[in-house]
Amino acid sequence: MVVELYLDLLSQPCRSVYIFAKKNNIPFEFKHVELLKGEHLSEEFYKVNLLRKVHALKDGNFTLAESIAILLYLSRKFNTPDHWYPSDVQKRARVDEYLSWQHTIRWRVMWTVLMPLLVGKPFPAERLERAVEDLKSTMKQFEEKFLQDKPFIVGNEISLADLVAIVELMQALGAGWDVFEGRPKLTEWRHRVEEAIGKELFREAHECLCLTLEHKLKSL
Ligand SMILES: N[C@@H](CCC(=O)N[C@@H](CS)C(=O)NCC(=O)O)C(=O)O
Repeated sequence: MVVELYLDLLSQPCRSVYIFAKKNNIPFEFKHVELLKGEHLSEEFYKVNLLRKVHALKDGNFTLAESIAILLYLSRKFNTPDHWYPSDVQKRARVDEYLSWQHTIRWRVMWTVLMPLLVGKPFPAERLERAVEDLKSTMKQFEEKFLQDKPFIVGNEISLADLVAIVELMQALGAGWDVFEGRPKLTEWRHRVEEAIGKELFREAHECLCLTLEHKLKSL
């Protein structure tokens, strides 16, 4: 029996798990839970994830919520290449450090970029200005604290930290906020991450996000 992954690729945590599973040839059954149709609120999905959020995993009788826990579970169960979650204690601590901080970006992106789309109308100008400033200073922290002058967050190879970061920043880009613009270091990192994941897989994972958000933007 293969692992079941309950996903909607509109969601950034789902894309990280999807890309990770595909890139590492982990066999899985794709269970589509359509957020925009409210399928995550169904009784059927409740049995898999009582929190009623995607992403969720089912492995036999074992169920698991939270994308970071799921990524770590898959990396251990399928013994994926070391660079994703290095065995070196200090490198691993760097990945953990980023994974513990990543919610900061999540909330900034959510407030600046996604909330107006979800509620269907633009933010009041003053609130938007504050949110944009917050997002900018968070991006600065990302570059200065986590990326620095390294090819990837933990050095020379891609890790779970880069994967979790890129899907979040793509959420902003998909909604029309180019967080890479004017940030050459960040742009180069993005290209390296895309290369390491594989351009085709990267495109495939983000296709539905770009199409849906573009459509929503036009209707605002
Ligand atoms: N920390 C959770 C976040 C999960 C989450 O917020 N999922 C969102 C989509 S990105 C969701 O299911 N939202 C539905 C809702 O809140 O009703 C994870 O990383 O898995």
